[in-house]
Amino acid sequence: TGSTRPQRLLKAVQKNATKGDPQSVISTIDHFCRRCEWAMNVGDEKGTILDSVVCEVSPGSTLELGTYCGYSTVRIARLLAPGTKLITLEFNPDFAKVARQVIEFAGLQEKVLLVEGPSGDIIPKIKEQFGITTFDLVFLDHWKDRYLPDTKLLEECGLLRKGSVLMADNVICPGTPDYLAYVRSSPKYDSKYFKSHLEYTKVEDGLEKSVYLG
Ligand SMILES: O=C(CSCCNC(=O)c1cc(-c2ccc(F)cc2)cc(O)c1O)c1ccc(O)c(O)c1
Ligand SMILES: [Mg+2]
Repeated sequence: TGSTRPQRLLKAVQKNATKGDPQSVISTIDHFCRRCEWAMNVGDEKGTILDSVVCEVSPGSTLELGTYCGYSTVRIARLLAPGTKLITLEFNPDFAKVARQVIEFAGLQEKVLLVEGPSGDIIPKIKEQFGITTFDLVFLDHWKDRYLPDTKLLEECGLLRKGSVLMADNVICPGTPDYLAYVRSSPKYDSKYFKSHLEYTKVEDGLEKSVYLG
């Protein structure tokens, strides 16, 4: 049987990137997605916005929902201070298999804990299983209809604190209307839209940055 797109993306990384060099992994994936095959990574334009927020927050603990091939995992982990960790949740085992290899190729496996399974099942277990009290930064990039229920779950499980920052991808395309309405109307959040484009295209998309006020 033929290869999948994530497998072809991984092959491109193994062939063209430099082992242990996160920036070369990022550049190789962006080149592959522009020139060979589009893939649903956050991409370079939105990725630059995400980088600036990661640097501003300089999180001690980070949660990523939706690993896919590990592109944004590498983008975030490369900016984390020594001794800090990123927990990333992936539902699809084939995506997780590729992502582990991309993260390892970048040399960031010590900073990343990839957990396979549905976010709705894993989130309630995070405190006890991984010794996390709260997350300083959450990047939402998984099923678009899971953004709102998982945000409410994070609140209910006491995984957010005053000042925790949520960064949500694809709030315009494919769109997360219920999530957007919630974070923009709730007194518990201070929300801001960063206009950009759907990765590797001219279609509008953007990131929503929402600070939890407690
Ligand atoms: O990660 C997953 C699998 S779903 C992938 C989500 N991402 C998208 O669907 C996605 C899609 C598009 C896009 C596709 C076609 C278009 F024409 C236009 C846009 C762009 C993106 O940037 C995306 O992120 C997961 C599922 C359940 C869990 O509970 C969990 O923890 C994780
Ligand atoms: Mg996305």
